[in-house]
Amino acid sequence: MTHKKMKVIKFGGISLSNGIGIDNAIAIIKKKIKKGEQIVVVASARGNTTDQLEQLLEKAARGSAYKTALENFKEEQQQPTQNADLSVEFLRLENLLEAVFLLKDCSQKIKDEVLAQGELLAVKMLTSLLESSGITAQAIDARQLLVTDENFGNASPIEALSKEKVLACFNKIDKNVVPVVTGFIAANIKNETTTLGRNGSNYTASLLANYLAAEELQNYTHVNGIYTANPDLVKDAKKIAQLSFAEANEMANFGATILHAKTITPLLEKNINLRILNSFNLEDQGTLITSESNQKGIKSIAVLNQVALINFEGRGLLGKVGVDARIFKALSDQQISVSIISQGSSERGIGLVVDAEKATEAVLALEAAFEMDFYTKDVHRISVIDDVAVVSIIGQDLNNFHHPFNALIKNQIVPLLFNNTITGKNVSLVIKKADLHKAVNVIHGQVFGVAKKVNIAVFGKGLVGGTLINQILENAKAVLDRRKIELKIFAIANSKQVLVNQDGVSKDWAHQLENQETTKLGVETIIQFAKTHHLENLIAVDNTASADFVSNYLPLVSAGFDLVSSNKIANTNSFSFYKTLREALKEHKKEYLYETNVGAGLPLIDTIKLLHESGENITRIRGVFSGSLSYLFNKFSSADIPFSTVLQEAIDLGYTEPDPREDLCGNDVARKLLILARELDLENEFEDIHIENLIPPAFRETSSAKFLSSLADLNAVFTAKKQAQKEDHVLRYIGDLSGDLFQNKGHLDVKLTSVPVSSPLGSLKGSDAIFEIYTESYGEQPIVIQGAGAGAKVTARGVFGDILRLAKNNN
Ligand SMILES: NC(=O)C1=CN([C@@H]2O[C@H](COP(=O)(O)OP(=O)(O)OC[C@H]3O[C@@H](n4cnc5c(N)ncnc54)[C@H](OP(=O)(O)O)[C@@H]3O)[C@@H](O)[C@H]2O)C=CC1
Ligand SMILES: N[C@@H](CC=O)C(=O)O
Repeated sequence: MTHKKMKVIKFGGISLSNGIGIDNAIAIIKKKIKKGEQIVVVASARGNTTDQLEQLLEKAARGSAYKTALENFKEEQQQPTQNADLSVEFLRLENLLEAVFLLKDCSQKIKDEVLAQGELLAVKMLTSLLESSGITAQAIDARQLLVTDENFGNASPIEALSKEKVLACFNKIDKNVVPVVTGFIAANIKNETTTLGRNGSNYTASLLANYLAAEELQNYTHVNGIYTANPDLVKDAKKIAQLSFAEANEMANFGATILHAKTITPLLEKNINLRILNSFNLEDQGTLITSESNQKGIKSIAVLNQVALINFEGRGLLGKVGVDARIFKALSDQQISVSIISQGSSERGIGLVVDAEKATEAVLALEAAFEMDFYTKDVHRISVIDDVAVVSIIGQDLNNFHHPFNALIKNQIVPLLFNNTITGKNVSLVIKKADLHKAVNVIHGQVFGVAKKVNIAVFGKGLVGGTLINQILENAKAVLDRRKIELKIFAIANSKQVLVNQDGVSKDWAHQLENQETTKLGVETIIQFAKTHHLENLIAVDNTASADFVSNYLPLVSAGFDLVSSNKIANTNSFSFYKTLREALKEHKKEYLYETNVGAGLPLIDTIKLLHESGENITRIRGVFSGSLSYLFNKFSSADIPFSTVLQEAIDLGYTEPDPREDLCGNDVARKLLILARELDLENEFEDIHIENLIPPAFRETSSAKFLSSLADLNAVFTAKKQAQKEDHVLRYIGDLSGDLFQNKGHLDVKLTSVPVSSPLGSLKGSDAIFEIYTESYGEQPIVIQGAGAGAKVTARGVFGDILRLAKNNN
């Protein structure tokens, strides 16, 4: 057989399993032969044969009945054809298991012999099927080819001997014969069966490709190739079309099992391309690994999750020579490998990542090695932090590391330790295992610039909330396309029900919510749901008018939610609550936006904030703050129309508060005034505000329903007020914030006034609000912000704006 332009084709276990797996494998080989390709096939044990053999062995070693399981195993192996003669392997298995059963003991040497039968059975079956389909094939037992040391279970090949045997064998094979070689297994010099450890079949294929100077190694698996992250963890993970050997090597080190470092090295040596392909998806081009990479930047996020972090602490370690050497000596004596080490500059603490199953052993070894140092108190503790995982960002340099790092912190994931390689462009983070799923998604969203998921919980689905939900659903695609932000409403709650969906609610949300069970535990349910489903970039939106709901803000913030509210209560509660909320936001690195609290969709709060923070001295803010009361008095003043008729219109147009008495009594304007005052760092309380209540005393104590049914009774009072004005004057309900704003309290007034119709306030129309902002620099000429001051649509747009601002901030 000549080796020029020869390809090694390796099939993984799942690609050889009964049914479509083995059928496709045969079809792939047939196609290659038809095209005139020269190939060598390497086969793993089929399906989950290796696991089944391990279980049989365990049963036998325990002295449990295993024979029925063995018969089932044989029956399965004999599929899909009886033509394959598997009797030698079956007999060998029977004898081996019987011996183990009698001895109740099983050495690694026996285990290698038992497991080897899996690969031997696979090549016999494959060869028989190829022969039946007209292809001349030869089963080759790799124990005749690969010579290893005696390290049973994880043997290393003796390169020169193995190469010699491989070449001798293949030189004798006719070029029209397809060699089908067992993966994973080899033999030592005494001809005893050994195995090549984890990824052994891939290693066999790489070694053969190297020895035979193959053109390419095609590794057929059940996945389309190497992904930017494990698709089981990250739905958006993308297949990587091409990788360099160097990058593949980094991935191999960080847990990409298909790319184990030992399988890369033989290919790297001879510059042999490696293609990872999916035998179940023949259209896919897979991932090609060559000496060159066609893309720059981050390639993948890899995870190691069977690990533990050892925390080695000692006050007396500073400047002590040889501590690390002693640590590594103690661990290597126990065959314990350290995958990550990080040492503080003060040398008081060293973090080491080791295999989870070796953690206790590692601590015992270190305690023994540092026994004297415990007495001298140079070392005071060696502990294990279990339940950790390592996330490695392969291709990440420190230049841009702040993006994923900040995103993690924003999502309340604080790495326990991090570590980078100087030349390899990798950063590894040790995190709590509970955070793993979320962390990988957060990092993936950041570093691959794929859509960043923002998970929104909407509380309150009335006029504003309902409009907002529909606006988000209608615009989500545009936001995704333009901003690469995927907005998902994962929860909607009103006062009685909760609707949750981790993939985001659909347009049918209202109907679905109605059909939910009534629950009293809305917020806790939603916090728990977000946790259980590892949802990242969380935003809670309060579109209620509820004072009670505000008590949920602190738990939401500490559970990692940013906040947005159209509800004004949180900002107008006691000043101490106001401060506590801000402290909690700061502590948890969360934000709270509430642009719609004053002036609905108008950009008022942002403007005031900017002016104030830039040092501009704001001396007064005055205006018509209420959209509903603007509408009411604009229309009532200019037309001969009963007060009650206009009020009902304002209610019907959605301008008023859920309870319109909140507008009429002045509370709503007072709240807005207080919110602005607090933006200026004033510490006023609600009680400090002078409010002119427009509800006549007789109507103040009645129920909302009774009030609404007797609006006409208000007409006389307001007609009298209208008639008592000077000529060309109109009624306006205004808010006025003044006083020495450098003191910590301002003067806040809310009152009904009569202003000339030609004045800026007098010429207001519709539901417009107007805010005059007086500052030292602008003097007598105020900055004026005017526009729709109420209405579900404009308010929902404003809330949507806050959500987008948060979503972008998190970038
Ligand atoms: N209309 C406007 O122009 C503007 C309004 N706003 C503010 O918008 C907010 C919403 O107003 P609007 O939409 O008109 O009010 P609605 O009365 O129409 O809706 C309120 C919603 O909140 C729900 N709710 C009440 N309590 C709770 C609770 N404890 N937990 C969960 N949900 C609750 C209600 O549920 P249920 O139906 O079960 O009671 C309802 O779905 C108010 O705070 C208002 O001040 C701000 C700026 C402008
Ligand atoms: N009822 C309020 C709505 C906005 O906050 C108003 O009329 O301004």
